[in-house]
Amino acid sequence: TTPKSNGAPPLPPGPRGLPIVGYLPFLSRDLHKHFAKLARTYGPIFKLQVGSQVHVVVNTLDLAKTVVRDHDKTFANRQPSVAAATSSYGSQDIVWSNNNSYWRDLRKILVQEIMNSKSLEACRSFRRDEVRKTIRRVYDSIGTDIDINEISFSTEANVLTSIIWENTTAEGANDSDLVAELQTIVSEILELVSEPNASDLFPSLAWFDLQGIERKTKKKLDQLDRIFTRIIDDRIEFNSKRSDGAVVEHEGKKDLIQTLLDLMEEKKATSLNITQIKALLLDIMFGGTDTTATTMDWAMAEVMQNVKVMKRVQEELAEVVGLNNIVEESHLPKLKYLDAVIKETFRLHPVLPLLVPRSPIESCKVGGYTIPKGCIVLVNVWAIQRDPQNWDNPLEFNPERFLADKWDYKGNDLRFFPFGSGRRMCPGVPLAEKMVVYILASLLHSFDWTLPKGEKHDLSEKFGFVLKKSKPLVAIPSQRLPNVNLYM
Ligand code: HEM
Repeated sequence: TTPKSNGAPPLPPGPRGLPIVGYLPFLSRDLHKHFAKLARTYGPIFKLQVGSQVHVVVNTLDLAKTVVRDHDKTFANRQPSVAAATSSYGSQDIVWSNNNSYWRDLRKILVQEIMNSKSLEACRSFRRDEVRKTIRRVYDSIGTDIDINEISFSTEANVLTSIIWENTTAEGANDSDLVAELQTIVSEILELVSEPNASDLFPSLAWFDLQGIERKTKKKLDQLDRIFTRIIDDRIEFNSKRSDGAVVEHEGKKDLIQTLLDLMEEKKATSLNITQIKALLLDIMFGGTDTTATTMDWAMAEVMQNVKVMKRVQEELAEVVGLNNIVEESHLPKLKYLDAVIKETFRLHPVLPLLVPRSPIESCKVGGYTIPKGCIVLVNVWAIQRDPQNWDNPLEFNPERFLADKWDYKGNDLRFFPFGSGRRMCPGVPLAEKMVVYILASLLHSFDWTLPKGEKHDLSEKFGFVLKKSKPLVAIPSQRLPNVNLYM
């Protein structure tokens, strides 16, 4: 890396790859760990030339701060892979859109219609109904294997679908078959998005779609699209049959489909069309379900492995909620220890270990190096949250560190930013936080949990866009509360 003739600092150092393929043959599957290892050789910021694409990886708090806070605006574009772009109607969603007025408008709709406190309050009963349904379902399966990821996914997916199309007239639109179908498609698309794809590394080859990833992703998107189309068409038809022009509301609020159709009609939102509405629905289903379920998986696994933590969580629940009561949302702010347990889970197991890649709109200086315009910047939040510079005994699961009130999910203190930071940070935090705390509190209050016979505690990871447990947690519930009516 020699200095450039125009006096700009050099590109970051990095391992040498082979000509043409670049570093590709040397990349291991566990990229987040591999990157932490490379940082020990090349320093905290390094470059990987993979195919024709330059990737820059930042691995320390200070460098992350330069990217996501100090130069937030410069690094506010995305650089979607072929699969990511295909799965989002050509980057027409929030996650993969570049930083522009369309992205801002769409993000604003999500925040205003779902994530502000009034909207969240209006759908409180959805959360309550779904969590109670889950408790009943687990109760009916007492003594048998429960897949924590699966029940968390369906709880969250049911809440989200209620928010999106609660008042739909489609026969059984909220039925469990549909949620199961969504779950399968979402997981399959995420697998495709996580797979290394030659088309991304050699754009000149993209046309050939050598691994068929683009074709497979398109097929999955078509399946999702058919579900969305049916729901939207049903609504339009239902509205057209109402002579008074009124729309159905839930606790004084329209559901999201209705809100979006109305915005489209009023042309308030810049050129919102049906495809863009679907892209927003996609973000909600993708953004909310697998992330929440994966967090639950990690949290339960950590708590079950740490007997003292489990004991303390259940003591707190007995004190705040009481053994003759079930968990309600009003209890959640008082569950300080449980909140610390969840934050510690997010620290050790950030669901998106490299966030969502950012890309600079112009060349920019970071850590004394030039980050070239249009490259792919990966922020290794996984490594930063385990960095001994930032945390004592970083590998130990110790919720005590989060008992001080100062910690939140806003990404202001970059020792801890599992939802990202800056203008592209996760807009779903208010709902995600509520759901994770509520589901975990309910499962741990209503049941005691053990591992199936012969199973060992296992916290190994499987790298992907979403960092999952290599084997989803299966656990066996037993009744904890004395009164059976609390499960009905
Ligand atoms: C445990 C749950 C969740 C976790 C850990 C999580 C994490 C993240 C992270 C790390 C990012 C990237 C931030 C960055 O690039 O700096 C992100 C972006 C995003 N998340 Fe979440 N998220 C969760 C739940 C949700 C929910 C419930 C929704 C919506 C219903 C959502 C919607 C989005 C969207 C739309 C983006 C893209 C934002 C943009 O590019 O402007 N997420 N999330």
